[in-house]
Amino acid sequence: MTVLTIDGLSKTFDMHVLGEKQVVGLDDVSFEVDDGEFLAIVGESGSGKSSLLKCIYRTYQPTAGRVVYHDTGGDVDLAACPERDIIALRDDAIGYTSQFLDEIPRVPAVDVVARPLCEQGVPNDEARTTAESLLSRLHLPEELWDAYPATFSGGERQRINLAQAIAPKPRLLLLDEPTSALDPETRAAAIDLLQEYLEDGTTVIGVFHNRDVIEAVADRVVVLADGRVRQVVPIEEYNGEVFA
Ligand SMILES: Nc1ncnc2c1ncn2[C@@H]1O[C@H](COP(=O)(O)OP(=O)(O)OP(=O)(O)O)[C@@H](O)[C@H]1O
Repeated sequence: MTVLTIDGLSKTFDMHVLGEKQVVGLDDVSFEVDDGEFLAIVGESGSGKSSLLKCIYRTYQPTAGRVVYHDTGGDVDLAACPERDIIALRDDAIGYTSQFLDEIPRVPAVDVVARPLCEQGVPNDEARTTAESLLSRLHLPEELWDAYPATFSGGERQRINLAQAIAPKPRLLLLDEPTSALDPETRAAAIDLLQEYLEDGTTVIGVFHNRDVIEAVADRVVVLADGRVRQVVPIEEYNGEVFA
């Protein structure tokens, strides 16, 4: 079954400060994503990887094209549906994490991770137990669980970010360089965790700058260049360009 159909997706940015100049983020991007697959997005810096994830999550409003999420209850065009539908899907079905943690002042790390579960109605104790288990799996030292992430290092924040995105077990997980600041051991722990989620049926679209991560988990690779799809290939046929 297909989870997502991206069809003719384009995003241009109007740069008012540059005298109405337009910057192309994505240009006529089309591909499909199957249920339970891990799709890696690769490309040079500025090729449109983050813009693609943001258009799917609707942080960016696409300029043209469709992003059809195939829900059990019917198809939803994420590029055009009302904001309330997007918010409901984010609560329930689509997770996103970027390299940067959205600061929530004075909320301990464990509660930042537990929060999406509590919002789904999971009792607080149970949500905290799940959060602690994820933080432990991602090697966050226990003395930091009750500390505020505002003071954390980049790699520590990244672990909170990843744990928070995966805690509710979304059907579709969008990951924008979630392991870039992690040491190799913690990165390996994150890969193990993602592999378990994949086995449970989660679909992942991820941007990774480490070839080893892609080779460990990806089923297919989408190569972007200048906002366009250069190729979509099974991992066995991916020649590692971009990482050479
Ligand atoms: N909010 C924005 N306003 C204006 N231009 C933007 C915006 N976001 C992205 N762009 C432009 O769109 C193009 C694609 O950017 P994007 O961040 O998607 O690339 P990327 O492949 O994720 O790059 P990197 O690997 O460096 O993170 C770039 O030219 C970028 O300058």
